[in-house]
Amino acid sequence: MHQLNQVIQEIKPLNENAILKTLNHLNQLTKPPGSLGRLEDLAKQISGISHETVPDLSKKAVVVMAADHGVCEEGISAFPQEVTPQMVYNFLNSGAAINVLARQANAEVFCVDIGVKGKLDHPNLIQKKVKPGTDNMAKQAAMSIDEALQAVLVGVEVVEELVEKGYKVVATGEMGIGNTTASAAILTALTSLEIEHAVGRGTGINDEMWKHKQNVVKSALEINQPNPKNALDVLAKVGGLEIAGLVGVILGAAKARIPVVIDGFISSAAALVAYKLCSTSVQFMIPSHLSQEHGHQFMLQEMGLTPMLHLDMRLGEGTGAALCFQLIDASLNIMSEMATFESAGVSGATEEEVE
Ligand SMILES: O=C(O)c1ccc[n+]([C@@H]2O[C@H](COP(=O)([O-])O)[C@@H](O)[C@H]2O)c1
Ligand SMILES: Cc1cc2nc[nH]c2cc1C
Repeated sequence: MHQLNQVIQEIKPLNENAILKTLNHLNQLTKPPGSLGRLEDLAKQISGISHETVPDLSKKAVVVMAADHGVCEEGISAFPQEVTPQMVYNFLNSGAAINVLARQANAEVFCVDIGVKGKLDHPNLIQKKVKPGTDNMAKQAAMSIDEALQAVLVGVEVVEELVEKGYKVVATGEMGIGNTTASAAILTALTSLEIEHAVGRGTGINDEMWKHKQNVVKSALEINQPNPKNALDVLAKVGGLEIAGLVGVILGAAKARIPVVIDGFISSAAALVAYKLCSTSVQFMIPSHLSQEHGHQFMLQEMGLTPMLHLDMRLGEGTGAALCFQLIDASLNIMSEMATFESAGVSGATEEEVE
């Protein structure tokens, strides 16, 4: 736990002075105060993170963590496990949805093999395999504590390398057939939400498979007895390697004081673990969208987060987060390009106590 504790100890709250400066600037712009809603909240949050009023966040990265899940042998997904490595090659060949949306947002995609079954080979693949997929959590722990910790530290390291290369904001993305089962198990273990609310349809299962998936999560929790007060224990017993990697990405971003844009259900399971390990980390999270996966809303509620977008998406990969990059750009452009009441010669509010 030593190295992870060090990371956690270096995570400090947002800079209140920078937030006040940004609020002051927003209130001088030619609009009724607060009228740009969540875009204004974003500007304040980003300045509290970066200590700057208008930071340059033009270098953006999407980190796609890929891994396999032993629990697939229970028949919990609509798709076969081979899709995980096949989609990894799709990311690396720029053909996936995340490649399209990242390109549109001027962001780069970094694909990490943190636990895919079988050997992958591609010059652009970041090879950080901790082990070739988790063990079947319906029968035993998905990972040992040591493996989970190792995977979290991979995420921290990936962010450190990106920060060194000048990236100023990261988005969480993932690929892993079976990972909505692991995410639902994490959600149930950490919040004691009823299993039928935590378990969703993932890639698109029918009613019969959905009931079966609930039973698999129930067995996994009964067999492993994860300790709800120990998020690392929950992550190891019923989580996934890509989820653990994203916990590291989130904590690493908070440590490096860069915003981390959280994608959908699986990314939010990682965010929930990060939050339980270090509640201050939530201040660095930007919740991009509300996934159609039913349990997602409960994860965000648990962390006090409200999603920016409602697009009925449920793809993962970082797709919702990449779209949210454009809202970050919008918010920073508002800060840097809008005229003030004074510069544009526009009269301010007549009553002093206008909100
Ligand atoms: O991010 C989401 O909200 C989301 C919701 C449902 C499915 N997914 C993606 O679908 C895969 C997991 O679905 P499943 O049914 O195999 O557990 C995995 O690769 C995820 O990226 C992602
Ligand atoms: C095709 C496909 C693409 C995905 N991307 C993220 N999860 C996925 C699951 C499937 C099945």
